[in-house]
Amino acid sequence: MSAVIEIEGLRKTFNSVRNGRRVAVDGFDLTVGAGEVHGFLGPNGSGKTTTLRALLGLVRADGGWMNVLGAPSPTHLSQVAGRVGAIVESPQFFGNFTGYRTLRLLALAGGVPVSRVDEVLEQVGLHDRGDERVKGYSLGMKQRLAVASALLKNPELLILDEPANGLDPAGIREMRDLMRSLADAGVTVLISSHILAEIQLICDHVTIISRGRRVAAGRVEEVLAGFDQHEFLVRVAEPERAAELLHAGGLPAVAHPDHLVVGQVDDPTTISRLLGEQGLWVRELTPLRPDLESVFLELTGEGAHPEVPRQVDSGARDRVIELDTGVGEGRGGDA
Ligand SMILES: Nc1ncnc2c1ncn2[C@@H]1O[C@H](COP(=O)(O)OP(=O)(O)OP(=O)(O)O)[C@@H](O)[C@H]1O
Repeated sequence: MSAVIEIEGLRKTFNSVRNGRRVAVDGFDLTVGAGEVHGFLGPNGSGKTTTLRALLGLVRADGGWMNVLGAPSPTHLSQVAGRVGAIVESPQFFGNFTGYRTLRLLALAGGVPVSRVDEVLEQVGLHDRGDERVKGYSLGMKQRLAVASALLKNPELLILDEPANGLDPAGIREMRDLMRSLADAGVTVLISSHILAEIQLICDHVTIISRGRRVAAGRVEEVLAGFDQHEFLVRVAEPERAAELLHAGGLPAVAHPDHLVVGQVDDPTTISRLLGEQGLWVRELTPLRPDLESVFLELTGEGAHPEVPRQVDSGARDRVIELDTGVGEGRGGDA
């Protein structure tokens, strides 16, 4: 699959009199393949927005190499800008304008046929509400209007910074359905977010950033599999005794009042056999799979070493390639 976005060794430091020197992005790599719905995950302040702004030429990088739809960015971004839709800074809309009028103005300003307005309203599920004023829209509807504005030029690549931010569960569901339908229509989507459960549902690929560095990348299930401890929850009478028996059989087990957790299980029938042989009958045997939230916390939270984030890239580059395009050379930052 060809790459739609490639970032290698991106670096950006902000210098300001007030806050001093702040390394926002520190040799970061990202690859997004065509047709992916790619989640760009990281805690607050980890460098997501700075990365997207650098990619789109909104802030100058200090070093690194970036490519969008085959064009080096930012130097040749203008060649492909018409094929990229992006919402990186929250767009402000006139509350007194209707959704339709808002998009019509944007279409006219962008040289897009006005006939596209109805199409994108339909695409984001706002067709029935296009004649209502924006100030009456819910936050979710405003977010969808923002996505509609980015879709006007029928982009091949859509970049959204925190599209689910501030949405209630229903709004997040709507956003999720919208992203899926865009992917089905062949649009490559890059979504930055810290809403892990949703990313797990929406995205097929993920890149996790921590302190300006990539700490994981790959298909969601591959990244999760890297953290699979092959653990099983076991319900059985006498969990303490069961844990001892399993230990003796070579399986690490931790007893809880009404169950035990057994690790390093390659074949779960071993558990029922070891316990059954001693007259302990297993009532429940459930695999415990890691979710993105626990992986994310381990990689970016207290579980991760603060200086050397654990790297679990699957099939991705495992080294940070320091290339310098000369972009932003000799300047002190944008703060
Ligand atoms: N214009 C700026 N001037 C100074 N520091 C900045 C500027 N923009 C970002 N930073 C700093 O760079 C770091 C990364 O910020 P960034 O906004 O890229 O993170 P983020 O992952 O998008 O966070 P969030 O999820 O909170 O938006 C932070 O420490 C932030 O304070």
